[in-house]
Amino acid sequence: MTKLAIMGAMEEEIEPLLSYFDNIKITNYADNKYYEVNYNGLEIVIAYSKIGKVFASLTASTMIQKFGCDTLLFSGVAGGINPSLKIGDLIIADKLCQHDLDITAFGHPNGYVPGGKIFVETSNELREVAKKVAQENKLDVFEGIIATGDQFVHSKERKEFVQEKFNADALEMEGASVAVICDSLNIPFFILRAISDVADMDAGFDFDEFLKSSAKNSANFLIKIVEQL
Ligand SMILES: Nc1ncnc2c(CN3C[C@H](CSc4cnccn4)[C@@H](O)C3)c[nH]c12
Repeated sequence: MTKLAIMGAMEEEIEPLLSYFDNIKITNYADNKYYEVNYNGLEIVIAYSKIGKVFASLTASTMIQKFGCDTLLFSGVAGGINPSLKIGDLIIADKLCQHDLDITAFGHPNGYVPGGKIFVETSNELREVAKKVAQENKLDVFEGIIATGDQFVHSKERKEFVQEKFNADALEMEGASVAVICDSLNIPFFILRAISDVADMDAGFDFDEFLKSSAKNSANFLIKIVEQL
């Protein structure tokens, strides 16, 4: 019996998902709230981690190790890097990396530490479900590399660094940490984002304007995927 974790980072990323459910049981744990629902014969645990890699790691680990989830889906927004990604567009991650992980002083590549790997791949099976759902719903979904770092990127320089070092198509602040947790605990996972800005000098303004609508784009697509699980 699948027990599904649905995660976001911000309340605005999860609120559109919670509105699909009733009979929600709330558990307070480790300075956070975990929402449990039953939907379509699935047990689902929903939470937003709060912003950044550390909070996202805590929430992903809690959903798996305390709540017993065996599959994890992430829904949220991201900054676009690939010029073909416009605000509102959907991207699913093939693999993720940490653009701010840096021990290059010791000759290691950006994003690498001993015992780790630069890129963590998402579940191919879950990506295939998502692409089938996208096709059935005539939705355009971009597949690419997502880079994660503990900073809101709002400069051409940092955006170009992330693109050059990792060939990343989008960036955010939680996905790669969720990826490391799920990969280490052998839990299939899927990272879905909708573009809220393009990580340039206007990113802050665009983010404020498009967070809600882009978060809804991502949530609406995620629910369609959940219905196929
Ligand atoms: N350009 C970008 N760089 C890095 N990350 C992103 C994202 C994805 N999310 C949104 C949010 C921004 S910080 C935040 C936002 N609002 C209030 C407080 N913190 C953080 O959870 C990462 C969208 N655009 C990004």
